[in-house]
Amino acid sequence: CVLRKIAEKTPLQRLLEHLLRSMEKRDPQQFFAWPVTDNIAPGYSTIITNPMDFSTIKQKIDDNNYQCLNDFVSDFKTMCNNAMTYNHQDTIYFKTAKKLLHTGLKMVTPEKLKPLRSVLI
Ligand SMILES: COc1ccc(OC)c(-c2cc(C(C)=O)n3cccnc23)c1
Repeated sequence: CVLRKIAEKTPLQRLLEHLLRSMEKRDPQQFFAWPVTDNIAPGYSTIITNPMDFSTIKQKIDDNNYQCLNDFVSDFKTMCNNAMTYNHQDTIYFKTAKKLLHTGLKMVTPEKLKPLRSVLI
């Protein structure tokens, strides 16, 4: 039963996985799916001090690294703001990040979370 204990998800983990899946749907080109490398984005690691992407967020959920919703939202904001820092506003990356940030934050408003309570707990 030890293995079952490790695999079991907490209610918070189930909520965060649901939110992550919804956010990933807004990035069909998967620009935010993996860490941005200096190869595809010259100088990225010198400009962006706190890189973040969906795969890293997913790993943190699985490792039960998020103790509250706000810690998850904070990483999501960092991911979007990084793209709006490194990329000029006329790029697909900046535009996708701006829309992603806006829709993602709407998903975590109290009225959007309330109906989820019964479903996910
Ligand atoms: C064109 O195909 C890809 C594929 C994966 C990417 O990031 C994981 C990106 C990518 C993602 C980003 C971001 C998110 O800033 N980016 C910035 C400059 C150049 N490329 C990117 C682009």
